Amino acid sequence: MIETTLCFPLRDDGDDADDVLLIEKRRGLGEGWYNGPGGKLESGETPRDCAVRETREEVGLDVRDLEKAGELTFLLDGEGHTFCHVYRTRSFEGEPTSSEEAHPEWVPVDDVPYDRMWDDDHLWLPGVLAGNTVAGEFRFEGGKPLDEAAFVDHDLEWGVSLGNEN
Ligand SMILES: COc1nc(N)nc2c1ncn2[C@H]1C[C@H](O)[C@@H](COP(=O)(O)OP(=O)(O)OP(=O)(O)O)O1
Repeated sequence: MIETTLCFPLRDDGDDADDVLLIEKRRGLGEGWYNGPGGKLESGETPRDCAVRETREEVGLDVRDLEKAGELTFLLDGEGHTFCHVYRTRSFEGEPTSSEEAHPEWVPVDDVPYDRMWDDDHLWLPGVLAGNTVAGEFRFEGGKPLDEAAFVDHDLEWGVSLGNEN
């Protein structure tokens, strides 16, 4: 199973709702869709370090004090395909800038473009952005690549204890 991360930086927009930093992915899995910054763990790297590195590489933002918000398992045709550690943070330095991999955009949390994201995201991301924790399993069918397979069903558990060690 591929081990990956996603990081969702949040900022107070001075209004009622927060903004979340999303990327429009420019290459690789999920190309053309919105997501959080993130990617695959490198050898010897902790998930937290991976989320920090990927956010810096993809959008030039230095994130700190990551809070673990979710653990998601994506199955393809009954087999484990991707495990994803999800983080959120309100602590960061720098201004988001585009890279070859990603175009960043601050989006009000009430305006997240779920119709331009992975089919599972509308099920778990609103709760994560609202401060909840989640463990989820999402089943896809139809063969590789994952982003061309069909989302079939899922199980979710909210309010899980994830610890903060990884
Ligand atoms: C199946 O549903 C998914 N939903 C969401 N929101 N995100 C997903 C899903 N499946 C995978 N992902 C995320 C997890 C990772 O953050 C990325 C994978 O990106 P990629 O394969 O491009 O990883 P990188 O390390 O950035 O790629 P390079 O090898 O090109 O550096 O997608």
